[in-house]
Amino acid sequence: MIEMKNLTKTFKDNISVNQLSLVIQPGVVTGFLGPNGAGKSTTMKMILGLMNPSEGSVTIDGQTYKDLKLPISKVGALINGDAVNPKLTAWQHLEIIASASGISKKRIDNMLKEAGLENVKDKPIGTFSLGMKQRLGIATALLGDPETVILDEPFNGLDVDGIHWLRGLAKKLAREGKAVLVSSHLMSEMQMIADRMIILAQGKLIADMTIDELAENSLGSFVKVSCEDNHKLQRLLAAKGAEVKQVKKDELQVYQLGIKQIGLTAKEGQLALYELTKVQPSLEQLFVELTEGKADYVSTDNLMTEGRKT
Ligand SMILES: Nc1ncnc2c1ncn2[C@@H]1O[C@H](COP(=O)(O)OP(=O)(O)OP(=O)(O)O)[C@@H](O)[C@H]1O
Repeated sequence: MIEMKNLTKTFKDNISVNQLSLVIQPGVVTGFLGPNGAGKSTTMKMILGLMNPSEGSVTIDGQTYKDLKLPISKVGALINGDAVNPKLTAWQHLEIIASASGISKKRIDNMLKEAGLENVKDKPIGTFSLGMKQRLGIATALLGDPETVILDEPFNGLDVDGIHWLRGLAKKLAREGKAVLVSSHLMSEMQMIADRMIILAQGKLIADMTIDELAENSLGSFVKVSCEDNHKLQRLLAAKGAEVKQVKKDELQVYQLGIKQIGLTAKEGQLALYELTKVQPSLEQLFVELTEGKADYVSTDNLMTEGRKT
């Protein structure tokens, strides 16, 4: 379990992480989302003791990273920009870490197999594709069978097979009871693997909830309704405080009123319903809604891709 209390990082007069108080629970995959420059990597680096907080604290199972007795068995991380010697083979790279921590050679073999690298284990890492390097980085993070797993943008460079593998792996680790924290720009991936979402913008926490809760709280959630007399239903719903839009001739969009209340209102008006469907926004829409105006970098078409600085 990772616990942050008022965690803050300031670079000169730029507050990169601003008073974050969070708990990353074991047994779940937690998605860590935010536009470019939101403070995700800085937060992860503070968890791992690679940067000191300017204020506040972060602990792993109650201890700061530097106080952990055997860090490799407590926390494993893939952090972008990790330095790896390109002349070493995958096996040699893992062997150096394993021998320093008393990890068996069998475990190295198992991790190389798990990461789909057993056929290239004797090749220099310098010849690896980005996807193969990511797989090796993930194998390295998991070498000590850590209770907490931190993966910064792990989907970068992975092909379809790799994405599928990582999706299954993250879920498996959570099922084993590990705390899994994954940052990504790929909203669709997060939607598929994360049980819970933490969204940052400009270093501040703007959401910490499940995807369903996010959708429930979204301004973009509505109920699509169609009945035998849409005009009449529109009047009845408006009288109950709902905002009702007629977007198509035979379709109403109802905001601020739930399915049950809409159904009962139609019944009261003796109207036969033809359609009553809850429509929830995609994670992309939610993300834009939540971070609107808070991105350091905003692309011309959407927030997920790197663009010009605003
Ligand atoms: N060593 C540093 N010195 C000065 N500023 C820094 C440093 N590291 C990060 N920052 C700044 O802190 C802010 C947060 O950066 P960070 O890399 O944590 O964001 P991020 O959410 O991981 O973004 P991205 O998705 O683009 O990697 C940015 O404004 C960045 O310029």
